[in-house]
Amino acid sequence: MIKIAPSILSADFAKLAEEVKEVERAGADYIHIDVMDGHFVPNITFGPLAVRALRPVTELPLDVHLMIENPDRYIPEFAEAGADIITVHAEACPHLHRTVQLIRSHGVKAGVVLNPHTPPDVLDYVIGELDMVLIMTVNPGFGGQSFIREVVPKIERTAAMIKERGLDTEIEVDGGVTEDTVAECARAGATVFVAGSAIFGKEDRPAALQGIRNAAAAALQ
Ligand SMILES: O=C(CO)[C@@H](O)[C@H](O)COP(=O)(O)O
Ligand SMILES: [Fe+2]
Repeated sequence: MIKIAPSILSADFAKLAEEVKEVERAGADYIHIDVMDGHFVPNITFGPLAVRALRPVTELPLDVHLMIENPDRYIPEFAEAGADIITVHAEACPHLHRTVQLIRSHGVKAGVVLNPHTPPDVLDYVIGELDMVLIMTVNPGFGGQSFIREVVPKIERTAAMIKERGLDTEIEVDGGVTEDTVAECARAGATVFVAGSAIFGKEDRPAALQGIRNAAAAALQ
């Protein structure tokens, strides 16, 4: 099953609620919220208050991508604010297993994010605890960057690891996902596709969303 997760990083922040509702009507599966702290990544975006404000706006799961140092410090607040999925960067978590347990202890789905240079081997002893692996196909921090094609084999390796162990962990891909790049990600085994500029940067968001979904579906036939 193909899921599309529009990233509100590329939405109009002055009318976020309307933007979220528009992509929900257009058939989005998750709302992807990029949390950046100005330390782990050079940009600053949303905090738990934004998640809390968006919670009543949509029935879709809120997929909260934490690009922050010391995520353990804030996970309880994001969980209480209404996050349904929280993903943390392996590179920001010296005690990754403990951080994953912390997310789960709040009844929230847990995911681990890998930067483009990070091998999937870091998942080896934690993957059984995960609902999602998020593979970055750009270096995190900004929307609208170009897809890093060299990362595609990592999607394949992660999909093989999940299959070998009989797990049903979702593989999400984030960064530079467009109608043109989604096919190779889908063929490699990803099922959840984050798209920011390729949806919110377009005049006709429903058509953009559907175009990405169709391209992913076509690649699997
Ligand atoms: O996490 C990030 C960026 O760090 C993403 O979720 C971006 O928001 C994706 O934007 P596009 O590359 O799709 O424009
Ligand atoms: Fe993201």
